[in-house]
Amino acid sequence: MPIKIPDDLPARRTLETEGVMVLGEADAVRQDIRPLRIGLLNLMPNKIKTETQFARLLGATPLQVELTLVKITNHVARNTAEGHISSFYRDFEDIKGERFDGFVITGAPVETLPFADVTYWDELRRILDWTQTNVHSLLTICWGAQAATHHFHGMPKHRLEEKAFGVFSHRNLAPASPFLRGFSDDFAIPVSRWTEMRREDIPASSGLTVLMEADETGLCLLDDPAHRALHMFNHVEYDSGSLADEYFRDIDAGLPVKLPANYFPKDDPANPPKNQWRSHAHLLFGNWINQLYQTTPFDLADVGGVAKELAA
Ligand SMILES: CC(=O)SCCNC(=O)CCNC(=O)[C@H](O)C(C)(C)COP(=O)(O)OP(=O)(O)OC[C@H]1O[C@@H](n2cnc3c(N)ncnc32)[C@H](O)[C@@H]1OP(=O)(O)O
Ligand SMILES: N[C@@H](CCO)C(=O)O
Repeated sequence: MPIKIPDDLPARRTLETEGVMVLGEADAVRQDIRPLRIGLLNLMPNKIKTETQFARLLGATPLQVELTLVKITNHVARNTAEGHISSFYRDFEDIKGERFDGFVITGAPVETLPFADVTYWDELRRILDWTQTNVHSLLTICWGAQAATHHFHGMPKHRLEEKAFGVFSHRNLAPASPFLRGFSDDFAIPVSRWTEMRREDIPASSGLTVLMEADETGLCLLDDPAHRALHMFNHVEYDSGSLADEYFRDIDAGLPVKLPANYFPKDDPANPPKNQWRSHAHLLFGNWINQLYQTTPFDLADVGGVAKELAA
């Protein structure tokens, strides 16, 4: 239910309009509980929309969540005003001494590049290693999930012949998993990527379990207990109009993109899309927060087990 975010973060007004309970500093301290600390490393270019999407889902459970917005150290955002970044974001270098119950790493529109060509690849690898000592549970999204499964498990990223794009039916492969509690046998999830990770590349000894998969677009959600992580290759957090925004952006950029499948009514981009995935998104994030709450240490200092010295 309550999410604690800065009073002037744009997400606040949007979420209040939707009925999400948003806490200010003053109200939060009156609740005599330890909030769950969740970090969001936001690599998406549309940062304000992305903050709002994750705050909406993280703020919909009965627990108080304190959200920390994190950026790559010294990355200058091309698509977000500097004033917004300096007001609300902290560099990874500045938070690396802190501990978090949960940490989310978003997607990024860099998935056609080799990992090493992403300017912040070395820092992202350090962040992924840092989550193993300073974060209780990691959730990675789209390119973030590709990066994590590559870094932790050596899985290769494969280029697709055409963009996997649209809203696809996914299967529940692990109804007994606490992360899929309450999920139907199948459900719709938005997909938007030019690349994929493949089931046959999952190393046998990795301990990875496939929780969700789609016939058309393959792997969707992996449980990675060895790294206390969930890896989600698709975009359950997206707004109703996010795929439309990306479609028109890609068309304007001259990219060979097809109409997103199963999205615009009658496949007409003039028709506003219907949201078919909102309830699953809330269920998944609710289950993740529930698991966090059940398993995270009471004392944040104990998060991540035995602390290891961070590389300078
Ligand atoms: C058959 C075919 O060729 S299909 C080709 C498909 N190609 C692609 O998808 C190319 C990859 N992506 C892109 O071209 C573009 O990012 C698009 C089309 C998706 C978006 O275009 P634009 O909005 O003009 O991209 P823009 O230059 O603003 O970059 C988007 C984000 O990626 C980041 N980025 C771009 N290149 C890099 C890089 N090498 N390393 C790290 N970040 C990068 C930018 O910094 C920006 O993020 P920010 O706002 O946080 O700073
Ligand atoms: N789906 C995003 C990439 C990040 O997952 C995009 O098309 O920009």
